[in-house]
Amino acid sequence: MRIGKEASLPVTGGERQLKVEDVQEAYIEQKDRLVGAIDTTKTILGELREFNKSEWVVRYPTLQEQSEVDDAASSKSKPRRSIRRSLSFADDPSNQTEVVYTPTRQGLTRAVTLASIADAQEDSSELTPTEESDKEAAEGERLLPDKIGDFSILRLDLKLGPHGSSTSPAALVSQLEKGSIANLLDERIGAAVHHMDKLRLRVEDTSSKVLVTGDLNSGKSTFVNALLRREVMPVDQQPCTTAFCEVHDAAENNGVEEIHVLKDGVPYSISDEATFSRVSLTDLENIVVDNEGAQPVLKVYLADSRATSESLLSNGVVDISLIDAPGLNRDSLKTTALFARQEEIDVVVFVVSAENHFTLSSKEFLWNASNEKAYVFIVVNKFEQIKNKEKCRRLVLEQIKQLSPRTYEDAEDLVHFVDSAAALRPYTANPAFDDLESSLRSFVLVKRSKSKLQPVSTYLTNLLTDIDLLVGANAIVAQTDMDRATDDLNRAKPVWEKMKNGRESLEDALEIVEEDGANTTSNKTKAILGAALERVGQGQPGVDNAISLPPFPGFFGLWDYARDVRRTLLASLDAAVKLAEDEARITTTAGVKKIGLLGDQNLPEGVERSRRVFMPEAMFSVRSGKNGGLNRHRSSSTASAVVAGGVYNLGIGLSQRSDMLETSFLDLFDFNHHLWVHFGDGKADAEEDNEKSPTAISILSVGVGALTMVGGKAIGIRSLIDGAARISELIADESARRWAAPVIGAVVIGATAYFILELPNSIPRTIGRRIRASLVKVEDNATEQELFVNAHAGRVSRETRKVLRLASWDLRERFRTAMEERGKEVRDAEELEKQARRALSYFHEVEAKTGAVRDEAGLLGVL
Ligand SMILES: Nc1nc2c(ncn2[C@@H]2O[C@H](COP(=O)(O)OP(=O)(O)OP(=O)(O)O)[C@@H](O)[C@H]2O)c(=O)[nH]1
Repeated sequence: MRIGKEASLPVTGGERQLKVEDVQEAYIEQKDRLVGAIDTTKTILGELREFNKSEWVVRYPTLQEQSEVDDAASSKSKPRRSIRRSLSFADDPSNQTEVVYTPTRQGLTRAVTLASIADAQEDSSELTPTEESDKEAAEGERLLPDKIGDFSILRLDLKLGPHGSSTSPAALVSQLEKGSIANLLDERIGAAVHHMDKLRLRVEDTSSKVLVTGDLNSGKSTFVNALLRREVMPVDQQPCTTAFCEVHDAAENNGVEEIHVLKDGVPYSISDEATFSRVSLTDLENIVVDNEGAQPVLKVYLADSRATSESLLSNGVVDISLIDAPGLNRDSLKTTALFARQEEIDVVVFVVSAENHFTLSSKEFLWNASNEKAYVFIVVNKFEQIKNKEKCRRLVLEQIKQLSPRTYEDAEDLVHFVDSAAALRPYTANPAFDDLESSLRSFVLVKRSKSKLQPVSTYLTNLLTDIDLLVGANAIVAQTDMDRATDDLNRAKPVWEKMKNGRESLEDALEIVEEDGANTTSNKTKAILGAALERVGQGQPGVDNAISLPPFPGFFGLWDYARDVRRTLLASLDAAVKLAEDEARITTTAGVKKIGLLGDQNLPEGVERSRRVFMPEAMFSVRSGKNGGLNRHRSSSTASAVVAGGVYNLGIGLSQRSDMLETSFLDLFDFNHHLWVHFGDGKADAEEDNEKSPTAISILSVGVGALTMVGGKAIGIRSLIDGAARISELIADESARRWAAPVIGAVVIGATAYFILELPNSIPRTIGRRIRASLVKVEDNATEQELFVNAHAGRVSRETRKVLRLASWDLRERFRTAMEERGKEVRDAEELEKQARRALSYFHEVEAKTGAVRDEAGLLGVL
């Protein structure tokens, strides 16, 4: 059942009694509902605060009217039945979203939907707006024209500190952060919870105060006595009441009838003796009458002998206390007016004498009181003595119409013409006064609903509406976040997974590129240098291009010739090394390109590719060491054994090495070799390098060689013959010696002639062979390790590997970083999605809860 204005509709007799009971019942019912609603709302707010702290920073929305241009545009294109607002948040005022505000149930609830969604729904339903919904929207617009988008209870006073002088809300809040707004909101919610506690106490409080006031001598005390059916308050023909007498049921004072005189300025507490002084009931008259100028406040505790259904003080629902105030005159008007304005005064009963009607003071009081309390209960007393009752009634009502129009409207209920003195007479029926009593009880209850329950209803309604707006707007944020998170996930997750799956194959591919590059370079170097060495071994330049042997200068330039040949052959080997390095550069470039390609294939879009530019020419160059000197350590391990390292291009190649350039006698004549080649069994190769184990014949050839030394270093022919004779002496056999000497001589001379003729061909070969021999070494385990070739192959392929490794390391790092970033993106998006999903369902839950509270508390009808 609803408690509304209609509850106080004029009814008479038995009907009225029924009405009073209905009102009582409805009051209790409504009170219980509201207490329940307060508790549930407190729980909702408590959870919201917790949620704000631990799960989701609740954003503070503002809804603003859209600019007129927008409105005009949208209304032209399509008739809207909903109210459009732009939604923004206090921490981000510039970011506005168009939303549709849908007032439902007479504007008491507010739903906020994204305009795009609302439009889609409107379009898809293809329903023409019904009259009903048009009306509803119009109603909402009318009901909350200025309030839309504004909070009433959870409103934040978003002002900046002492320097914040700007009054524009956007300017004020733009500096506020999300977190600090959430804190402000938390404080505001805390205050709302605190206020609800107070409201709850107030609703639960069953006491209600009725202030009886009126002109001097109008019969107020008599009226109070009549209500109590007991002559308690002193009555006199001349003005006597100078105190505010608050009459309570003695039950409140443990059944003891007595008077508590309140101490001025000390808040009264029945349980604290220090706040009042106790006076006997019989002394009431003295206290009330003898107060020179002062207007003390008394608590008069009276035992009401009447049944609860009749008693006004103790009626089972509300503990009514009657306050008999001093009569109004210039002095007391102010005090009484103040008293009447007190919050706990639910009803003002104004007693006016039928004889005098309203005096100036009473008019003034009534005018003010009716403005504040709207309804005033008026008792026109001493009515019995009036002769022309109708005229009196008409005149009084006319005056009331002027003074308190709303009271006049309900005059039948609120204006009573009685005689209090007559009501006090025992055993006399007084239906007019009974009617007054019934009306007063009903009025007190209805007024109580208004004064106690209504503020709670209003507060709760506003608060729930605020919560709806808050969670509605936050649900939009959560939905937006969720959509964004889903988008992010859809975008980042496949990329991340592709990277995760592709990581190993990328590793393998990089390994292969590295390995292939190094192997190819190594093989190519070996091939080039092997071939070059082979050619040099045969006395030809190691490479074709540009290098050719010097012309043979003739027999006398033999020594210089040998040196030039040696230099040329060595230079050709240097050129071969350079060729191998160039080849390596090409191979490395291809490898680097392949790695770049792998990067393109494996790195996700938007990831910066390597900015390193590979410079092939920088390969094999010598970097400056810390001291600015040449960094030779790289080649130091092999440099001593063979010519190697990265210093060749700077001119310290084979052809520059003094040890390699030294021309020796053996460069000219390598008898040992020649003998084997030309006179041996043709297996020269096996032995050709074995210079260090001279045989008898080689010794012989040295001797013979000595004979042919020419070019400034010649040995005399005598010595030659001596040598021959010495050799022949070696042969012990006398007879043999006899024929051997000429034979040997002939052979030596023939051979010498042959060698001399062959010199232009044999010198390069000899030198080449010697060079080759010096660069090739046979290890103990019989594996021929061509140090020159292998060392270069190793060095060149190492360099290639180094470059490729650097490039692939770079790619790996980029891949790893990008993968980590994508992984983080995915994790973040998943977390955001989870959080937003939880928040969204929480906000919807809150919306459902506020709806339930509203329904259960019957808040919709209370206005
Ligand atoms: N005939 C008649 N006399 C009444 C009625 N009510 C009060 N009186 C008389 O009017 C006089 C004043 O009555 P009170 O009850 O003292 O009036 P009051 O308004 O309380 O006076 P103050 O408090 O002093 O202003 C007394 O002599 C009462 O007997 C009534 O209903 N009928």
